[in-house]
Amino acid sequence: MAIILGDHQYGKAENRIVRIVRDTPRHEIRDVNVSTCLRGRFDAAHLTGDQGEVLPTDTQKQTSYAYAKTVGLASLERYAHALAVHFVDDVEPVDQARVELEEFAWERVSVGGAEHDFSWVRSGREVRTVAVTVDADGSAWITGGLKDLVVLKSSGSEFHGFLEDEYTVLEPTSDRIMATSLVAKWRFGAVDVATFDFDAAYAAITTAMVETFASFHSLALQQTLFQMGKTAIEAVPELVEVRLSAPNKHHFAYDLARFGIENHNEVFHADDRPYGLIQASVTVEGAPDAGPAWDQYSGLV
Ligand SMILES: O=c1[nH]c(=O)c2[nH]c(=O)[nH]c2[nH]1
Repeated sequence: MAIILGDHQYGKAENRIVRIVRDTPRHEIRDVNVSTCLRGRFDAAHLTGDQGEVLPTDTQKQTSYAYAKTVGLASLERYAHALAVHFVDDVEPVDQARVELEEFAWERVSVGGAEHDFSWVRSGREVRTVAVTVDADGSAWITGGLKDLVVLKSSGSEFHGFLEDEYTVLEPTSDRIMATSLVAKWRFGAVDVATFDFDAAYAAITTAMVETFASFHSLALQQTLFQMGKTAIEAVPELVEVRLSAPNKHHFAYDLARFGIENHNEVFHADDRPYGLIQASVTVEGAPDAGPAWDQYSGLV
């Protein structure tokens, strides 16, 4: 029986980088968690322990910090792309590089109604994600996303008419709370990395998804997810695919009848587990092949 080496990749996960732009009295902040990953001819490191082809993960970390100054983080995607291109172009055994990052948002502190120049408060909203994969021939796959986007609507959601068998006890409902902590990932088709406004795309996608969650009258979380993916692609036509993962955060009307108190969908028990986990991909028909776009590294993105 021959035992052989399978797929392998390595890099430095979770470089916590904070970049301040302080060219004017009004500073800018970008707070990210960067993971770099190299794929290529690293068989010897695994098979014989020969490190001759291995660029240390520490070097990858140093490069991530250096690029935060030289390339900057004004555009997360351009930073990730530049770093990935460097690894495939300048490090001989690398066939493919992937840079993943999470961004933690800060909001400017307001003092007496005026925005402060260099103080922020951590924003409690979603975490933005980016993953850029680059091949030795220069091909690039760019994905964006978000996670921990917690949304809830107290009406406008139904669930009934479902398949029933001898184990079904769920009561149909025409008015329930719908809540989730959304994870979304999206893939761009052909965009010019140097000029495309990824921040504007992020804002448009997020707005489209949140507005659809709120205004679309839902017959199931599945239906809402499809609509959210569809409106995101309509808002940003450069997208070719949106992947959504949504835990159905169940809220059960609490039984107050035991105390002679009526409860017309006013008091709920927010159950944390188990939860339905609904996942769907929404794509543009004839979209280009995803290639390595979804091949994960850190598991954070
Ligand atoms: O929106 C829902 N989809 C389901 O598939 C499901 N299953 C369930 O028990 N409740 C719900 N809600």
